[in-house]
Order: sequence, then structure tokens, then C-alpha cells
Amino acid sequence: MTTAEARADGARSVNSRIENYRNLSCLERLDQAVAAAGLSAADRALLATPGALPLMLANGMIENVVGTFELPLGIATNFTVNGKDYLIPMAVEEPSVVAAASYMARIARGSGGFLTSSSLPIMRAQVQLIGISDPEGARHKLLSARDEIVAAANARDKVLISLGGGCRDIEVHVFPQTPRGPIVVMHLLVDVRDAMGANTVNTMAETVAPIVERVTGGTVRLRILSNLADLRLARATVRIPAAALATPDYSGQRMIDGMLDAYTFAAIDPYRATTHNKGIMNGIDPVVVATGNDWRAIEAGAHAYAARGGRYTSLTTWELSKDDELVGSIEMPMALGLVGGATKTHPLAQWSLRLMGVATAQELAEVTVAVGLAQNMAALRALATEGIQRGHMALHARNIAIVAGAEGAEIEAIAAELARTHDVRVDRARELLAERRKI
Ligand SMILES: CC(C)(COP(=O)([O-])OP(=O)([O-])OC[C@H]1O[C@@H](n2cnc3c(N)ncnc32)[C@H](O)[C@@H]1OP(=O)([O-])[O-])[C@@H](O)C(=O)NCCC(=O)NCCSC(=O)C[C@@](C)(O)CC(=O)[O-]
Ligand SMILES: NC(=O)C1=CN([C@@H]2O[C@H](COP(=O)(O)OP(=O)(O)OC[C@H]3O[C@@H](n4cnc5c(N)ncnc54)[C@H](OP(=O)(O)O)[C@@H]3O)[C@@H](O)[C@H]2O)C=CC1
Repeated sequence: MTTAEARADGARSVNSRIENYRNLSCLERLDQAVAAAGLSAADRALLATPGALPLMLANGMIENVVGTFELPLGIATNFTVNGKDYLIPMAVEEPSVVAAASYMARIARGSGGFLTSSSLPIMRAQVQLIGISDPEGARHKLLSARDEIVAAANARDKVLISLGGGCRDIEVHVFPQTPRGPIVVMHLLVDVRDAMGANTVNTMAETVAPIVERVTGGTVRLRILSNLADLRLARATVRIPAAALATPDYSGQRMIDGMLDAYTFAAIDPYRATTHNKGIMNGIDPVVVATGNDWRAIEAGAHAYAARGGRYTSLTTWELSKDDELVGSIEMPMALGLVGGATKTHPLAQWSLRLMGVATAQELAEVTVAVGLAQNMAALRALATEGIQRGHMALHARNIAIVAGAEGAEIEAIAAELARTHDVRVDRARELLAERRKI
């Protein structure tokens, strides 16, 4: 099944624009999301009841388990990607991330939302070869043995082959001079379908190692995937007319100018690019975590890709179209799975995937980078105008109120006062709490 066919197959009609969502109670938000996404009563119960990850399951996931560590799970609203609406699960500890993504998605849906594409889910596995005096000769021998190597790799994973995946090709990279002598690295290029693919390709790399040694006469050392998944790219673009960005204080054109200046700063300066990309990962990591995927792998791939030209730069680009629209784009590795790893073990990972209604790992990857682009747009918009603190600190104020000891209705009341006076500090929150409790 192609990605497009799978999408049509899994098509369902969701309206991700839920008015007044922020002002509902947690249970009311859950009910609205369950209704909007057509989830079951069991799906509602999974979230409504504490302990979604039973200790017995957690104990089977990692070692020396003593409990579970919970994070808030929020839902970003308003997303339209390729004409289809999505509710986005985001597991994250940082305030203002979910609000910012939802806000930019609201602006973007006015001009059609996000358009995305992706390459096939091809992962690289590396087989390191040492002890060879003629590295170029070894390269040629390996390329001549390509068919045997690919066939041996594919013999290991019948399930993957039956799903249309498998090892497609090899590459050979030569490092003629290293402190340890010449090193040759063979890459297996494997279509891993709907898996993240690490275990899949690692197994293949270990399987073909004896052939690599026999063909070259060298010694194999490492056999492991590369997290620089530069053949497994997901892309998103968004076009925003100036009018959609205007606020009472900033015209749309002034906003675009500010955002383009902010982007250019990230494009030229690695110190700024690192923070800019952190802002992009603010959107991506919460989706990766919520769907049970390996966020270390995604982070490693993202930053290596950002430095691929030998200079660390922005993962997004922002331009002015000839119609004076702001055009944002993102392209980055996105090795996400719908199967494998914790995606099938963690009940909330499965819940999150059902909420999104994604049919393939490619669709998940594309929606996830769209969230990253939205998040970047939010940060640029805030930074280019009023600064990050007003919007972010107003939401962070609730954290500060909790740290100061506020409970129940006190939390919103103290947070509102901290935000109103632009004085979001724990000692101020303690003063306000003491005053309130005296009354
Ligand atoms: C925070 C906002 C959105 C407020 O912005 P605002 O103008 O106060 O928002 P609003 O009250 O006008 O609401 C607009 C929409 O935002 C959403 N929204 C608004 N508030 C909520 C809320 N409480 N709960 C849920 N959704 C919320 C919601 O979608 C709402 O529309 P509605 O659906 O209501 O019609 C804005 O100031 C913003 O986008 N700021 C940027 C925040 C941000 O980037 N946070 C990330 C943390 S900072 C960081 O780590 C990264 C950084 C910044 O360093 C990266 C970089 O440097 O590039
Ligand atoms: N450097 C890194 O990033 C590393 C990461 N990891 C970890 O590896 C895990 C991910 O590995 P991964 O290989 O995805 O997981 P799994 O090995 O758990 O799952 C992949 C397997 O699932 C089966 N499968 C069933 N349906 C599908 C489908 N539709 N598409 C593809 N495969 C399907 C396949 O065969 P079959 O049924 O025969 O198994 C496939 O080999 C993560 O937990 C990650 O943290 C591990 C090592 C290193």
C-alpha cells in the first residue's frame, strides 16, 4: 500500500478546531477529543483513570523499575495537514508549547494549513571494516558482492519483506587515513516500512558481517544503525498571508519583516541556530514521546542534519513569496515508527496514534515535522515582536504558583496576578498566597 492509499484507507473526518478548548476542565477536554477523533469508551477510560502504564508493563520495558514517571499530556488543536485535520498529542513538561503550536496551527489553517511530503523510510546500518591495506580495493569488492549482501540481509526479516520493505542497496564509504589505519564503512540501505527500524537494521548488519569479512579479508568491528537518517526525510511547508499575522500593535508586513530578520539570525549564527532548533524540537519531541518513539534518536538525527554542510544552521527556512506571503519550510530526518520499540507496549503510545489517526510511519513523520514548523513560527513571531516572556511566562506562572504552594483555585488566581503584573517570581507568588489566605 502506498502512503497515499494508506491515508485514504485510514481516512476519517476529524475537526481539529475545538472552540474554547483551553477553558474546559481536563475531563471535558478528554471528552471533546475522544468525540472529535471517534475514539472508543475504552480509550476514554484509559486516560480518565490514573495508571495508564501499569507497573507490570513498565517492568517489562526497562530494567530495575521502581515506578513510572508521568508527564502532562496535552492536545494541540487546529492542525490541518494536506487537507486533513489532526489532533496532536504532546507529552511535555514545558508551558506554552502546546498553546503556541495550537495558535500557529489556527493561523495556518486559514490559508490551507501545512503541506508535507517525505522520502521512503530508508535507514542506514553501518558495518565498520578495519585491517585492510587497500581500502579502495575493498570498496570495489564489496560493491561487486552487493547482490549477495542484500540477499543475506533480506533473508533475516521475512515479515519486513512481506510488508514491502527490506534491504535495497549498499554504499561504501572510505576513510583512507585514520589514527587506526584505513577504515572502510559499508552502509546497508533498508526500507523499514512502519518501524523506527533500529533493531531491524542492526540484525541485518550483524548478519552480513561474515560476508563482508570473507569478501574483503578485513575484520568487522561495529555493526549498528546510523541515527543520521538522511535518506528518511520528512518535509512541511506553510504559507501565511501578511494579514493573518497582524496584531493591534504590529502590521502583518512588520511582523513578517521581524520574523525574517529572526530567521536570518539563526541561518547565519550557530549560537542562535541552536536555540532556534531547540524551539523546533519543542514541537517535535512531545509528539515523539507521546507516540512511544525514541526521542534521543530524533534529537541526534536532527542536530547532525542541521550541521550537514559542515556548519550548524537552522532546520527551517523562512522566505517572502512574490505575493508577499510568509513561506516557512522544514526538512529533517524523522525516523518514527508505528510498530516496534515502546510504540506497541505503552498503552498511551497506542492511544496517541489512534488520536492522530495516522496510517503509516511516513504520515506520522510528516505531521510531526509540521508541528515542529508551527512551533518555530510561534517562537519567531513572539521573539520578533513582544519577546518570549509575556506569552511564555504568563503560562509558566501556573508552575510558579504551584511551587509557591498554591492549590486548587488558588493556582489560576495567583498565576493571573503574577502575569498581570509581569512579576513571575516564586517569592512574589508566596506573598500573594499569604495575602489571599489571610482574607
Ligand atoms: C503563548 C502564546 C500562544 C499566547 O499568545 P496570545 O496572543 O496570548 O494568545 P491568545 O490568547 O490570543 O490565543 C490565541 C490561540 O493560542 C492558543 N492558546 C493561547 N493560550 C492558550 C492556553 N492557555 N491554552 C491552550 N491554547 C492556548 C489557542 O489556540 C488560542 O486560540 P483559541 O483556540 O483559543 O481561539 C504566544 O505568546 C506564543 O506563541 N508564544 C511563544 C511561546 C513559545 O514559543 N514557547 C516555547 C517555550 S520558549 C522556548 O523554549 C523556545 C525558544 C523561544 O527559545 C525558541 C527560540 O528562541 O526560537
Ligand atoms: N541508535 C539507536 O537509535 C538504537 C535504537 N534502538 C531501539 O530500537 C527500537 C526500534 O527498533 P525497531 O527495529 O523499529 O523495532 P522492533 O524490532 O521492535 O520492530 C521492528 C520489527 O517489527 C516487525 N513489523 C511488524 N509490522 C511492521 C511494519 N508495518 N513495518 C515494519 N516492521 C514491522 C518487523 O519484523 P518482525 O516481526 O520479524 O520482527 C520488524 O523487523 C527502539 O526501541 C529504539 O530505542 C536500538 C538500538 C540502537
